[in-house]
Amino acid sequence: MAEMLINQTMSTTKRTHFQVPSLPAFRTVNYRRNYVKILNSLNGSVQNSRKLRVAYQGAPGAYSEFAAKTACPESVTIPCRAVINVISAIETGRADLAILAVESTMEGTAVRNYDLLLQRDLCIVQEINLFVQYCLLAMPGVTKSELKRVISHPMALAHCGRSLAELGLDHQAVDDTAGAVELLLSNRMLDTAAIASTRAAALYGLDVLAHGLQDESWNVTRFLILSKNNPKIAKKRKVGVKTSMVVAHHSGTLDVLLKVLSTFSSRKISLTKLEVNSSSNNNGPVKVLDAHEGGSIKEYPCVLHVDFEGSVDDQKVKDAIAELSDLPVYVRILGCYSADPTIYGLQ
Ligand SMILES: O=C(O)C(=O)C[C@]1(C(=O)O)C=C[C@@H](O)C=C1
Repeated sequence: MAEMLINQTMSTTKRTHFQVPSLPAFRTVNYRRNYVKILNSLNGSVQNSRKLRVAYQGAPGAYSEFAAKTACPESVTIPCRAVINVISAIETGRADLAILAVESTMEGTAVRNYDLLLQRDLCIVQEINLFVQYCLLAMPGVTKSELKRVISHPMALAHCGRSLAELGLDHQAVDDTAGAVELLLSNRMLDTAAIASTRAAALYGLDVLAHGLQDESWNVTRFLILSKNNPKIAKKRKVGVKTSMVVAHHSGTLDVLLKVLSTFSSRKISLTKLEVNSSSNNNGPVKVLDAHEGGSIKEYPCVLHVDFEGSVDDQKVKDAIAELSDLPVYVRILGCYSADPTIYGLQ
């Protein structure tokens, strides 16, 4: 019965807009400076407004919204039901930027989100790492002993596997952590708890029954901020810049892998990510938009995700990319942006 209600409500509930409480002070000026750069670089397309609109997946109070507000301090955030709606928001001009969670220290790469990035003509303009702490939230006055189930975003449920087993409660995935809270509230669910942040608890007026539910205390989610245009904001900078690229190929993954390693190591370019994304772990060929050829989608059995320190304007990076092209590969730069060395705490 409760399960039916969850499914039904998730498909019919309209997002209610609550007042977002003020956010904690930002610890560095870094994001503000980058934000201004992004704003200036997009200025032509941002009409009549000095505030960028950032689309995120979830309801107000979701971790993605907090990450967007942290990275783009003066932005207006736009809640979207699903990741695909986040992408459409930016493609249709309803948003200037989009934020996507792409990996976490506990679960690794969010392959489906990365796949979307490969299929669209978007570029990464900023990354942000957020230290994620989960809480158990329930309707005011409800105690742990009254609970029968827990609902949350699938990633949050995965991050809290051990705590959930200890609680001995059923669990069910919903669209996002704040959406789970919204669901409890709008249906007055007294036997169900949500896993979400203390910020979501404050926003919706729910009780926090437990803190720090994640199985590892060091739980960081990496988010990417995407733009439709290609502002290459960080390109000219010499330090603190990262580049993300994808190397798509039809065969010889080992050869490509070795070539990437030797090409980058011989030039002392540090790799920050090197991951194989193949059709075997992805149930089908990996689709990559070929921006060079009129934007057609090509299918590859395998792609490598390569992130490295440096800008595409650095001569040694240019040389490394040129050398990679000795192999029959398609190289696409996904973005060149300021690296985020900071871990923010969400209390
Ligand atoms: O559900 C949310 O609050 C989100 O922002 C989504 C999301 C994710 O996509 O991984 C973001 C960060 C946390 O790791 C849990 C969930």
